[in-house]
Amino acid sequence: MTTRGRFITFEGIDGAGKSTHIEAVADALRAQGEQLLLTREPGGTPLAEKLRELFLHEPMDALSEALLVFAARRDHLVTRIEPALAAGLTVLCDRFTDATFAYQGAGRGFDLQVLATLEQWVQQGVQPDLTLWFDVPPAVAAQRRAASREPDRLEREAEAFFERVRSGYAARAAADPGRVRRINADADMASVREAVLEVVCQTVRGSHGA
Ligand SMILES: Nc1ncnc2c1ncn2[C@@H]1O[C@H](COP(=O)(O)OP(=O)(O)O)[C@@H](O)[C@H]1O
Ligand SMILES: Cc1cn([C@H]2C[C@H](O)[C@@H](COP(=O)(O)OP(=O)(O)O)O2)c(=O)[nH]c1=O
Repeated sequence: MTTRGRFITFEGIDGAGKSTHIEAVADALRAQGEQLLLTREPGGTPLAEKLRELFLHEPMDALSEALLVFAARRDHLVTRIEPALAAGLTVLCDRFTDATFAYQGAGRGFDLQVLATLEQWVQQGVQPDLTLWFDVPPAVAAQRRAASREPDRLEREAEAFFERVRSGYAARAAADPGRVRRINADADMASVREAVLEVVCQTVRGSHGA
């Protein structure tokens, strides 16, 4: 019988360094012979990528944001993540439901109980095995974004919004310390990479019973 794969998510405010380090983790795990699904949210399937485009560029209220990301998540979970885990793959996902609690919940002030209900409906108890929270002050993340890309709809939000989002991540980490590991992302690339690889390798080795 195939052992179920590990589900690892990468979280943090925009510009924290998630996308950079998910690639580094993927390279390191592939070099160890791991089979991977590297994916992202919102997105990861043809339908969810269409919803992502709407989400990132069309103005909408917080409930519409929450419904869109959970609709995208449902499709992603059922058609890609669950089959990959069942086949024994390690799934690396750039953002998942913690982002909804942080951005729509803490950032927009949307009702956390409603988000928890949607989480239960959509995920039916499925949760990541490990979440890496790239924690960085919003001013540092803003500098990194300004140096690297044009902002999308959410990235144009003020620093106070990202302060709230950061506190939303802190609350999720405090509520589930066994799953969420804080990475100090306000450090040079090499130190962040080392910290990330150490945590991920522990989890993947653990899943092989080593
Ligand atoms: N630890 C770091 N120190 C300095 N710059 C970084 C660090 N991590 C990432 N960056 C740079 O910051 C920018 C945003 O990183 P990115 O990985 O796209 O962030 P995110 O996916 O979290 O939005 C990129 O140009 C990246 O090279
Ligand atoms: C998954 C998810 C993302 N988001 C936001 C966070 C980001 O601003 C945006 C897209 O995330 P991301 O893919 O990290 O964007 P980029 O590749 O440009 O860094 O969507 C939510 O607001 N709620 C969610 O549930």
